[in-house]
Amino acid sequence: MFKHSVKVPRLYKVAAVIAKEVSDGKGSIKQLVYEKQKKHPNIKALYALVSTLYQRQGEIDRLLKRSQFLEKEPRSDIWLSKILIVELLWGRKTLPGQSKPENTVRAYEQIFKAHLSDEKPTEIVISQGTFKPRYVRVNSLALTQNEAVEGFREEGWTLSKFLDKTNYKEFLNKIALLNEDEFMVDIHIPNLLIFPPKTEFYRHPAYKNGSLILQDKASCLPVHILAPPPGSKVLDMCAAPGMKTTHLAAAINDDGTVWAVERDKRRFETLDKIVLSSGAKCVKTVNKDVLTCNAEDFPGVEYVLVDPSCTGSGMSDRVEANQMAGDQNRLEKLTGFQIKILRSALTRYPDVKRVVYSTCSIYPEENEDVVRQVLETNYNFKLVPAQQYVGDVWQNFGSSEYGDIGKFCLYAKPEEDLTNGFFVAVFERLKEGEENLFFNTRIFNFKKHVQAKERRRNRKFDRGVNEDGEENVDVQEQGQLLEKKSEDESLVETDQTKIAETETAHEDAANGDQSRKKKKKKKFEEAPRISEEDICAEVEVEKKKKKQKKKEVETIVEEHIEPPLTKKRKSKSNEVAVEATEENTEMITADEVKAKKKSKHSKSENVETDLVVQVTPKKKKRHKDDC
Ligand SMILES: C[S@@+](CC[C@H](N)C(=O)[O-])C[C@H]1O[C@@H](n2cnc3c(N)ncnc32)[C@H](O)[C@@H]1O
Repeated sequence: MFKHSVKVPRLYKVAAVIAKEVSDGKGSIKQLVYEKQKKHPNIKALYALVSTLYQRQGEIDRLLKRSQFLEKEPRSDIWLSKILIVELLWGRKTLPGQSKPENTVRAYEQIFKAHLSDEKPTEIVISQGTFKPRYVRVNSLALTQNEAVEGFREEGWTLSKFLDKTNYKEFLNKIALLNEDEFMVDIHIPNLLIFPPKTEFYRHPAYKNGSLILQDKASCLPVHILAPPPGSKVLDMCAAPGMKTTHLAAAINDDGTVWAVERDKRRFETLDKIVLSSGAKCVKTVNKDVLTCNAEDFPGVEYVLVDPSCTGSGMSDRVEANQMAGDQNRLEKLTGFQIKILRSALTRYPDVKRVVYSTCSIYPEENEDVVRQVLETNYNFKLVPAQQYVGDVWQNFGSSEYGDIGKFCLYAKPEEDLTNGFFVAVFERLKEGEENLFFNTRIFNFKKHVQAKERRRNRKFDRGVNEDGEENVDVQEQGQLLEKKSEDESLVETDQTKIAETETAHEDAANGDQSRKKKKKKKFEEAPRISEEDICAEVEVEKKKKKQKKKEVETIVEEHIEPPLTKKRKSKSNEVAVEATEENTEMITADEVKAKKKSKHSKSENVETDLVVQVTPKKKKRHKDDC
């Protein structure tokens, strides 16, 4: 008679498969848990096992090493063993069955516990962005922070105090070590509370009545940094689902006006619901494409938040981010749209004092590079260091590849800030006598490149060029010419000629050879243009393959910098803009989700907000949510 071996409980087997797939980069824990629910319906238990495994990864690896488990048990399945260790040490604290893997792990229980007691508590490894606390913003229009803290204490929560605002590292450590019943107050964002990961609030009455808003810390940075005072007139250009709109209303204490513009009909409905539940009276929701709006639509607007559609790479797990990175085409379309919308914020509203540009993306193409391109053609705004709004302890900024632009911009990073990935840049209107240091900087930055190119060109054309009788183009004149241009964003669409001419002029100034200027102008007209492509290829040369860069530049040139568009070009440009914004996905509310979940689980999740928990991609375009 054969003796049938005792089977490992399916829960552990499925959890081990998910853990391995996460490690192989096949998806996020959440996504894979939902995918595997047919194999095991207890989603909560699966999620708890796998996420604890990743939270405790450092400890588990050390336990395995110190106990020499892998050497002594070479036939054991590593992922299953890890899941069983999680259950034994941090889960149910017991293993229910008598299967071989369970018995093997159980045999090490005392050894593991002995090694565990040697671990310093601060050694908890915050692994690869998987540890994310639950952030809860107190809607200050409904409740004060103190009232919320007291309320939670009465419910049995313990406030874990952290007072040293200068020690960000220690603060993060403390968050990582929060006990199940502890919560903290954030040191950067007022009215933001921090709970252990996965703390559920969906049934909490204060969440249901809009007094508590489930909003990641990084997503609170843009409004905190825009900082409109009470009484302000504020424009939220890309508003749905409305996390930042309600934050803006709270920032101005419901005193003033917040215009919240959302182009997509379905998302607009969600926006309306969220604004309503927040109790804000100062918000005017507008269902329009903000690119069709101007100063008459928002009279006297002083502060603008530009939080456009983006890849959402900051919200994604590794895999989705990688997939998105491969989707170069979409990235290009999005950056074109982002440049357009930021540029309209900086050019259409004459009373605007401060503009914040934010994305939930970690790609410089959507961040520093958008800022760079917009700054280079704007002479009314300057970029200001975002750090001043979060204090010296902030540690993540833009890429040094962008020089001071990088330094001035701010990132939130999942592994380091325990938040979603986010980018913020702040612009302020120039005061008299001030200048935008980055205006036309590429002309200076790429002067060497241009000179080299020009030398090559001279070699080619010098023989046929008449030295005399051509018009002089002066640097200053070029500056004046640009300044006289309309402030409208259309400036840049007709601007390439000016930029190229200015480059030529800079060349001339540097050479001090006035007599050659006319000749150069002629050469400029006759010779192949110093194109946007030439310029950008120099910036990006370290970053991208030449081929990809060429594509990107062409898109940007088509959409923004080309000389007045021909009819054909115009229609193409419009198509691009439409496509870029059509990648929105439907959003449905928590109740709707519950109903849907009963029938079928969607793989997509709303990555930006927990309040609106799920998105369903539109039928034709299957892209990630616009967060
Ligand atoms: C990143 S989401 C905004 C998130 C929002 N700020 C929040 O905090 O809840 C971008 C939103 O901009 C909207 N959008 C895209 N293009 C737009 C346009 N041209 N005009 C107005 N809204 C637009 C998208 O439909 C999407 O809802």
